[in-house]
Amino acid sequence: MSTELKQVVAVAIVDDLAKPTKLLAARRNRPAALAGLWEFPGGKVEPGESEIEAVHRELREELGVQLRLGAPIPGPHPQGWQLNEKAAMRMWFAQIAEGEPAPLDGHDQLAWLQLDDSLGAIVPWIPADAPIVAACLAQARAGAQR
Ligand SMILES: Nc1nc2c([nH]c(=O)n2[C@H]2C[C@H](O)[C@@H](COP(=O)(O)OP(=O)(O)OP(=O)(O)O)O2)c(=O)[nH]1
Repeated sequence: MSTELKQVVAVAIVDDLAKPTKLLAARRNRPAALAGLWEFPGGKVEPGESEIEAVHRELREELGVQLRLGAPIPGPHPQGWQLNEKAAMRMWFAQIAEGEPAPLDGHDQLAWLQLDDSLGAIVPWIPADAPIVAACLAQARAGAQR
């Protein structure tokens, strides 16, 4: 039996990888249990797709943007950050290379949040994201570039 969790990929989109000051968060519009909660845009890796391909596809579909990926945000689990008993999420910093982000699919609102101590409390994040938000903030202070 495989112990592997469903792989989710997502990005901490910042205004500038070289000097990040803001983070783009997205409010989910589905499913009912998660609607209204804020998250890092991304989604599940599809069969036959690499994690990097998946993150670019998801951001094209969800926000209509092309990304430049920055540094990974490593988590404590071999698959990144464990979200629940079924899924784990791999994370990277990213910057928008092309396009104006819009909530095209899966979200009803986007917000640029200040990368400061208010980050974890300024919007209601999905609870599983709390340690990721903290890591994101700590790592952004040290730099988000690859
Ligand atoms: N994208 C994203 N998903 C998260 C975060 N935190 C968290 O617990 N999750 C969970 C919610 C979902 O159960 C799962 C991601 O699934 P999703 O619904 O975004 O994936 P998807 O776009 O491929 O959607 P679908 O085709 O299955 O409808 O991970 C987060 O910050 N970002």
